[in-house]
Amino acid sequence: MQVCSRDALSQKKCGPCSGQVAALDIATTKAQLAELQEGWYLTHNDQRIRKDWKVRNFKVGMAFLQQVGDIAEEEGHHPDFHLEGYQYVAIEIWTHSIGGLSENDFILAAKIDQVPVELSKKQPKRKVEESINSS
Ligand SMILES: C[C@H](O)[C@H](O)[C@H]1CNC2=NC(N)=NC(=O)C2=N1
Repeated sequence: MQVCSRDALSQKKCGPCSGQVAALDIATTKAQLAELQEGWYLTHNDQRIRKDWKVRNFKVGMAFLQQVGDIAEEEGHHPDFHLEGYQYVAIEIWTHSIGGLSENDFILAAKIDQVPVELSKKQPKRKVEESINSS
């Protein structure tokens, strides 16, 4: 796979996720990750990408996830959603059929980055994930 800019990614369409879709190697994964907006990181043994947000309130979080859900349906590629502690949102993406990352995951991430979301004025000093676990 060719590494794409975030603009190019956001204009692509997710292809069908059969077992045939190619898993990205770690070098391509890291290069592609660097093209996304800030905040995405690798998790689950480098087999998923995840981003965390502390949003203004619960309704903002729900509305954001609804918009992302609409995009996911359109793309036929579906992320895992988390909304915890009423304002901590996280999204995890991977390609289930290969148990790892494919270009589809980055296409979806680039599209998610284009959805506006109102963040909390009080951002956690530590990573959002750590804040949830300790509160
Ligand atoms: C037939 C259809 O394309 C597949 O079942 C899709 C649906 N959504 C999916 N979403 C994600 N994230 N990974 C998949 O492998 C996947 N497979």
